[in-house]
Amino acid sequence: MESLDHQRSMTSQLDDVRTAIDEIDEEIVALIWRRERLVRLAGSLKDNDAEVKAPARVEEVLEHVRTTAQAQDGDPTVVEATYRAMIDAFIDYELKVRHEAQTRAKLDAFSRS
Ligand SMILES: C=C(O[C@@H]1C=C(C(=O)O)C=C[C@H]1O)C(=O)O
Repeated sequence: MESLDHQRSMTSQLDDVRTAIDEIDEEIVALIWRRERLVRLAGSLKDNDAEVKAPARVEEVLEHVRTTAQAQDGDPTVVEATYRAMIDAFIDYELKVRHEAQTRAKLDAFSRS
């Protein structure tokens, strides 16, 4: 059976690892927020929902992050799955922002008529 000291040491190491994960998450969230502002900007330069989805660009981004992960000797599996989920969420967000802006513009035009 494991000694009490050993268990305590494992618990405190796990706490340290989790603290380091929390710190990295703060950096990731800041980067996602920077990315989100750029995605909104890209969305404002598009004319319709099909352009917002831009599947060819999605494949290009995925290829870029896969290659980047491999160049850092990482397994691209997690990076690719994370990016797929993140881009899906960004597209939904871009569409929502766009539809809200369209609704606002229609309401403004109506209230001026
Ligand atoms: C930001 C864009 O729009 C969407 C979001 C993308 C992304 O999050 O990287 C990529 C393509 C589009 O689905 C873009 O076209 O560049």
